[in-house]
Amino acid sequence: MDDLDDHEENAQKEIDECHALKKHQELRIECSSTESFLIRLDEGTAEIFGAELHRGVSINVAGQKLAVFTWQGCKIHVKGKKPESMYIVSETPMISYMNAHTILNNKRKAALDSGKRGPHCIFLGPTDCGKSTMSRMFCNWAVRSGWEPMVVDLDVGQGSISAPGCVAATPIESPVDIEEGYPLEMPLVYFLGHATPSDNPELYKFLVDRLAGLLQRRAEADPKAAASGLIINTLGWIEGLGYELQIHSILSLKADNIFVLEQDRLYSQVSAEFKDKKEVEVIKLIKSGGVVKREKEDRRQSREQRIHDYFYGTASNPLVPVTQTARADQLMVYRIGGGPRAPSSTLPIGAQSVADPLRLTNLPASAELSQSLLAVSHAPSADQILSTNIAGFILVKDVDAARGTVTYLSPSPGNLPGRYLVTGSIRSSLN
Ligand SMILES: Nc1ncnc2c1ncn2[C@@H]1O[C@H](COP(=O)(O)OP(=O)(O)OP(=O)(O)O)[C@@H](O)[C@H]1O
Repeated sequence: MDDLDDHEENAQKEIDECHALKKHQELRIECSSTESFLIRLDEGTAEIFGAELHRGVSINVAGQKLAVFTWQGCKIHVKGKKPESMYIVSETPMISYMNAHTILNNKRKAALDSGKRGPHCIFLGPTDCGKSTMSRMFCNWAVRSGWEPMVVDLDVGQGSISAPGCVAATPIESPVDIEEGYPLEMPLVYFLGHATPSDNPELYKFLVDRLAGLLQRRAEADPKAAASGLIINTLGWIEGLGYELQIHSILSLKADNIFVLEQDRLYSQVSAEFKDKKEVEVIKLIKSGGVVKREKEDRRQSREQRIHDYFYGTASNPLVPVTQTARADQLMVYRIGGGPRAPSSTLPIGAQSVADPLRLTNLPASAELSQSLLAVSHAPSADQILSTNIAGFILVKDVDAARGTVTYLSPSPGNLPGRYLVTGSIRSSLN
């Protein structure tokens, strides 16, 4: 009973306090998805995952786990609901991370001088080892040094650039906003449709290859973008087929600076894989003690939050989606994969017909689509859906079979930016 009382008292508690951090110290704060609080830099300099805090400006942090790090020392003011946990540490791997960043910057400079492409960095490691955080931090540091790297997110489970279920890339020209995350103006997005590539690994590889091809063309047209290079965040699936997919991504995106976090075994496996390729460097990085482990339910919630933010925006930048109704027979909904690869009559006796992972099937709009996230393709014709990136998403709210209508949530009113819709297995209970 005492524990419960303590817990309830904590849950109510408001804080309004100042923390003095010495050089190279980090204030780690973990708050649950329902909590939010304000952080303000009062003195000195500080950054959150590579993005500088501006003195006297409060930022609103909601449902995040983060670290305020200082290279010189600072005073930080924290105000709001008492976070689940808040503590200061002196030992962090930040200096080793900064050293790695300095080496990358030298490579970028050499690339620009010689008209070649800069480093293609990829972060590998199991789930919850800090890959997304490192990608963001290295991206922010690169931008602060004057580069314009392309961030690539291959982690379909979370989706830090777009909604979950996508492989995506976006150019970064200014530090990533602490409250908002990556900018959504110019992302290049391909829709896998599933929160894990195990649901369609062939399609995942196909889409990574498409993305790689487009990024290559962008780099060929822009020497600064080419020299700035890529920063690639990956899946936390590193065993068996997951490992194969990671190697495929490395080769497809021509990653040549492979950072391995946490696992010696993975480091040695990847080092052996590339031992004959002189141009590829495999570098081991220490995992930060601040990285927070998330349970399956936390991941599901964070996926749901990403979908919520796509339609409704964030506290600091709210959006107003619209609910629209269309005739079901006007919506061209397609599913990728699942159809037969070849008729069994054409296969040798005893052989199984394997489902074609890249087959497109036109689906009638049925109740099955309720609460499904549908990608709106830019494809000009149905046969180009696979190879075309997407414009955005709608969320199906209701399919009325009797009336033949579909009601959906859309980010903006009016016609959809494309005729063809792609469905997968991503659903949301969003209203
Ligand atoms: N130094 C730190 N202090 C506090 N929190 C941190 C720190 N570093 C990372 N985190 C938090 O830990 C959580 C997990 O980190 P991150 O998302 O980078 O891991 P990941 O390896 O990308 O995970 P996944 O493979 O599941 O996507 C995030 O909520 C992140 O904000």
